[in-house]
Amino acid sequence: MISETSTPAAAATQSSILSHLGQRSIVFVGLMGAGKTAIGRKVANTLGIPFTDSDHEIESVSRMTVPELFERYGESEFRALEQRVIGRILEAGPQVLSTGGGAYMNAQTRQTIAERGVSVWLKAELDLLMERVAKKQNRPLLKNPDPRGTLAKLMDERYPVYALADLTVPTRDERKEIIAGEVIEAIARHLDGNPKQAPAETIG
Ligand SMILES: Nc1ncnc2c1ncn2[C@@H]1O[C@H](COP(=O)(O)OP(=O)(O)OP(=O)(O)O)[C@@H](O)[C@H]1O
Ligand SMILES: O=C(O)C1=C[C@@H](O)[C@@H](O)[C@H](O)C1
Ligand SMILES: [Mg+2]
Repeated sequence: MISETSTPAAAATQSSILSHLGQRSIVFVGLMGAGKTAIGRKVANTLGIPFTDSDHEIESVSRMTVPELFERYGESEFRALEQRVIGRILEAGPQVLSTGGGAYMNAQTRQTIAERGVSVWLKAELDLLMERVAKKQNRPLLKNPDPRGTLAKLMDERYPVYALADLTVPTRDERKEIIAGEVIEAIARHLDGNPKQAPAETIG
């Protein structure tokens, strides 16, 4: 289903994405605050496909919040649950899946995403991430005296891994609609250049 507000050119881009995508999902990866959830939701709405957020799904199946899960079971149990939940979510497609910031660091999750999705790294500068994450206290890894230092360290550790994503889209202090539009253009260009994807072959 194409969004009612789209121009003919936008509608053509959207239907081209959907036909190239087949049963695969668009999967957002990147650091906390990059906008995976906010932009992922807009991209899904624009393309007329379902939206899922792995943090929200984990909270729904466990009936606990992410901070509660970290506190009660620790990060490694959270990661194991995250891997299972993402594996299950990606059995269905097409859809947009926004992952939690650490999900793509898991090798098994990366492989599942590579098999069943087109991955998009939403890449942001440290100042922008800090500005955004400062507004909410729902990120257990940043509940310490030096959240900026923690984010900078996570950038060093994770950016080489996020760079393995199929495409990288820089984000900035600009309206969500604009960033979502740029993501859609980047996905369309990527899929046009990589048209061969038979979902039946890639989804086991
Ligand atoms: N382009 C944008 N313009 C304005 N606000 C934005 C934009 N993108 C994201 N935000 C806001 O920044 C905050 C963080 O965004 P979001 O929750 O989508 O990040 P995330 O990448 O999903 O983070 P996490 O990994 O912690 O889930 C939210 O309040 C969101 O509304
Ligand atoms: O970057 C991370 O490791 C995290 C990001 C959030 O989305 C949550 O998944 C959790 O707070 C961990
Ligand atoms: Mg999110």
